[in-house]
Amino acid sequence: MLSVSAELLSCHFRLRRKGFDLRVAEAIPLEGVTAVFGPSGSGKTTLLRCIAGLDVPEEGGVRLGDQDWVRDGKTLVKPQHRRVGLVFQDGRLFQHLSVEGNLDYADRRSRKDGNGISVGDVVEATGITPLLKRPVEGLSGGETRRVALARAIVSRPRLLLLDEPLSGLDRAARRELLPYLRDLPERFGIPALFVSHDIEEVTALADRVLVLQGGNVTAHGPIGDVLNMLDLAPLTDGARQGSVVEAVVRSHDPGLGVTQVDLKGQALHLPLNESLAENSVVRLFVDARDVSIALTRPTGLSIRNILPVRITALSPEAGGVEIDLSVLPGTGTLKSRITRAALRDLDLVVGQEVFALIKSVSLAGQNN
Ligand SMILES: Nc1ncnc2c1ncn2[C@@H]1O[C@H](COP(=O)(O)OP(=O)(O)OP(=O)(O)O)[C@@H](O)[C@H]1O
Repeated sequence: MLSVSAELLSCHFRLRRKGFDLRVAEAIPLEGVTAVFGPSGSGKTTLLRCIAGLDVPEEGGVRLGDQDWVRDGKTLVKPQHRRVGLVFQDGRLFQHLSVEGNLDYADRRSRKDGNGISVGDVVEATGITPLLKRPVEGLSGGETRRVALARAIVSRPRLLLLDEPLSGLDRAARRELLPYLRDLPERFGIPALFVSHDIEEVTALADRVLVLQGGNVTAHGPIGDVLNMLDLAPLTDGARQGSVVEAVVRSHDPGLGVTQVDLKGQALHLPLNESLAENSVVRLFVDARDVSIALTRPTGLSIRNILPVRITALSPEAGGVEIDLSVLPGTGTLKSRITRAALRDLDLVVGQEVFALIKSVSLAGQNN
């Protein structure tokens, strides 16, 4: 839960390029992780660059707390004095220095800023102790990102800006890096903004989401609210439509190979994952195509996740029908995508109580 006292990053500006117009009027609470999410070309990187000071908007300003960085299109605080830790897709480490040399460089420049961060703690937290003496050249993609992240934290920033931190990595490297991205901002108390066009990544990492489409902010708020309200199809090239739900871990059953979680009073079963602590809250992504509808509670099915739900909306779409469901008796919501033929056969109407059959539930980020 984010506190009301978080410092605000106020972005009220306009930046025009040939064929592109970025207009932002948002105050972003700097606590936890905020995803800047949207399709390619929507302006995500440009927004980050305006915050970092690498691009300067021609109208309006950028302000952190009570400090104006840009006012009326004029830079008042230079990029190097903003204390933002920027991590680009390619890491951008100093190639002529070792891993340790890269960290030393950042440490020396920021030591006067204090804030209790020690290089040793960062090295340990990013798991790069075995890499310290290595030249930067020859590190794997995942290692490079961890070193870049460590260097950014050692620079003792007030804010981390991460541009597509997982892109270009293979599945194994993404899985390995993701927990670091999730845990490090909280561990070192540094809020982070990260750019992504991957819905799974956003679900796994973010507390808040700011959605950009065509240079305009179309949604901004806590992740659950925004992603459940959004039509994800145009943002994910039609690839993903679904819902994000939070559930509480109840128990693990290695014999049956399942972990049971509680979703608003209803039991759900995930593939066994004993690394999830009991009573911890986990975020799940349920793909709408994995949710079918039955009029009565079915028996003799291999699907174990069957929830009583009420239909709250039916929306015909190009490829089928999207159904919004409210989980009974709680307040959770799910989305289902079925064919028009199925809708006709089942004769579904808004308000009807039915059963949702969930084929698979993934822990956010585990499918990357
Ligand atoms: N240096 C530049 N000069 C001119 N136009 C640019 C420049 N950099 C980006 N653009 C344009 O600005 C728009 C926004 O680009 P931006 O990189 O911010 O989008 P994005 O959402 O980060 O995209 P992606 O997900 O593909 O990285 C695009 O139309 C892009 O072509």
